[in-house]
Amino acid sequence: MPTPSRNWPAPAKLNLFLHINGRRGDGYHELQTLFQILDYGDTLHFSVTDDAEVSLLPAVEGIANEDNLIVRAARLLQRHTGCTLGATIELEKRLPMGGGLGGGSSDAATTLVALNALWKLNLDEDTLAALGLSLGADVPVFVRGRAAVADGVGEKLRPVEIDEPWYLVIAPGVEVATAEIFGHPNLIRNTPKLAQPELRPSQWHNDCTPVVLQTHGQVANALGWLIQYAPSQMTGTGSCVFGTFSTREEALNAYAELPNEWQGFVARGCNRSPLLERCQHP
Ligand SMILES: C[C@@](CO)(OP(=O)(O)O)[C@H](O)COP(=O)(O)OP(=O)(O)OC[C@H]1O[C@@H](n2ccc(N)nc2=O)[C@H](O)[C@@H]1O
Ligand SMILES: Nc1ncnc2c1ncn2[C@@H]1O[C@H](COP(=O)(O)OP(=O)(O)O)[C@@H](O)[C@H]1O
Repeated sequence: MPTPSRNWPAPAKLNLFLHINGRRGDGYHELQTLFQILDYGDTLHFSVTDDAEVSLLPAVEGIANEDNLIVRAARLLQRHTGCTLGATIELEKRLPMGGGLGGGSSDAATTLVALNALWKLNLDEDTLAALGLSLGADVPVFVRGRAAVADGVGEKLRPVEIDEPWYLVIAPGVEVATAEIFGHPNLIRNTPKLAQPELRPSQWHNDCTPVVLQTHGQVANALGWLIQYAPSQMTGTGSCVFGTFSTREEALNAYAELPNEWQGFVARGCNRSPLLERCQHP
């Protein structure tokens, strides 16, 4: 029996801003966003098998294992390399789905990085990021594991060093479909591109917020509550919102007041992700 390789982190991300700069001919949107990864997320455990099977337990409610980004990432690696090994993967899911925290994308990235090591495939970071991009726009930033400004449709990444504050993240208990927000007629689509936006926090905003607040009252309520405690924004296309605090204690004090109807957590923003730290200091 192989020894299982345990505790591979699949952290959440926040979009500290999300600016939409235009719409391309194919309907996708040109955007500029600042990703910061958190020290909080899902955890994966892997056991290598020699029969090429990929199994996942427990299954995520509402997602067939064949559609789960974890299983799809493992199969993509097998196809790309011809690897005949398999894996039994255990998932501890903590991140809400459809919340703009990128949990599914992060699970996929961790699977690519972990199995590349455990199957001894020796693919480099650029190759893993390119494989990740074919699974979803947010996978590459998790593969690379660094705070980054993204351009294009989110695929051009430039690593940055920024403040590492504490956040109180609230999940308002609704899923927001990314495609619904990008397809909305009222979406702001003409924010100018900024040079070095990471240096201009006063200009950070999320162009998706007005449409999500109009269409999802629970997100409006959560943001209205949080803004009493700290400067607050929505991440991605929602539904989660986050308040920014200088200290963990201030974030925890606000968390202690969180109304029962919402889930939340306190986490720190990282310039280097827990996955990157695990790979470099196993
Ligand atoms: C905009 C972000 C910011 O992090 O939103 P969140 O999903 O995190 O909330 C992501 O890049 C999203 O990435 P991801 O969730 O992988 O999006 P995809 O599955 O590629 O796209 C879902 C749908 O959103 C629209 N879409 C997505 C990205 C983009 N740049 N322009 C778009 O118009 C398209 O209609 C697409 O069919
Ligand atoms: N392992 C996974 N974890 C979460 N969602 C997954 C996973 N595999 C596939 N999905 C699908 O991806 C969608 C987006 O999930 P997620 O990345 O958590 O949210 P978001 O893109 O809003 O940040 C889910 O609604 C789900 O259908």
